[in-house]
Amino acid sequence: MRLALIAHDEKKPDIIEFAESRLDDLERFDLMATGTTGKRLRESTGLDVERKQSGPIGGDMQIGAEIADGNCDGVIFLRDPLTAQPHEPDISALLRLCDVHSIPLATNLASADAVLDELVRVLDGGDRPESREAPVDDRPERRESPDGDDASESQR
Ligand SMILES: O=C(CO)COP(=O)(O)O
Repeated sequence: MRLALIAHDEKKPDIIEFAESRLDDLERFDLMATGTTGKRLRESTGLDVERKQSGPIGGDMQIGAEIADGNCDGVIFLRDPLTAQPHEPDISALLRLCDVHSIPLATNLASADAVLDELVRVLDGGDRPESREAPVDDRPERRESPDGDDASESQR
């Protein structure tokens, strides 16, 4: 099972404290993190964490791509709700993809334990909730215009 850990700068002490308090559980996961979060986690806890780019230069997008590819089972993203982030669109996109793919997501310390508890339950052989089925894109491949022409063709 693959778990992403991300924290904004003001929340990095929190994610390290969380990781230290749940070290035994986290060691059972294939972990990935945005660049600086991953570096800090490795230094402070010794956890083996795959590091993506730093969030503001594409790390959130890289984790979003893992979600889209079906390679991420949970996200713990300790956001700083009081500081404007230059890469807010990337953050929104990542959170959106969690919703599109029904990925368990914790955005604060209070829910991080609950998400990790749930993932550990599944890791121990518990059933995945039905909501975790992969989304199906059942939109028609080509849009038809009212007179029968293919709309995407006529726009070219
Ligand atoms: O900005 C982030 C998430 O949006 C986190 O990035 P870093 O882990 O590189 O600080």
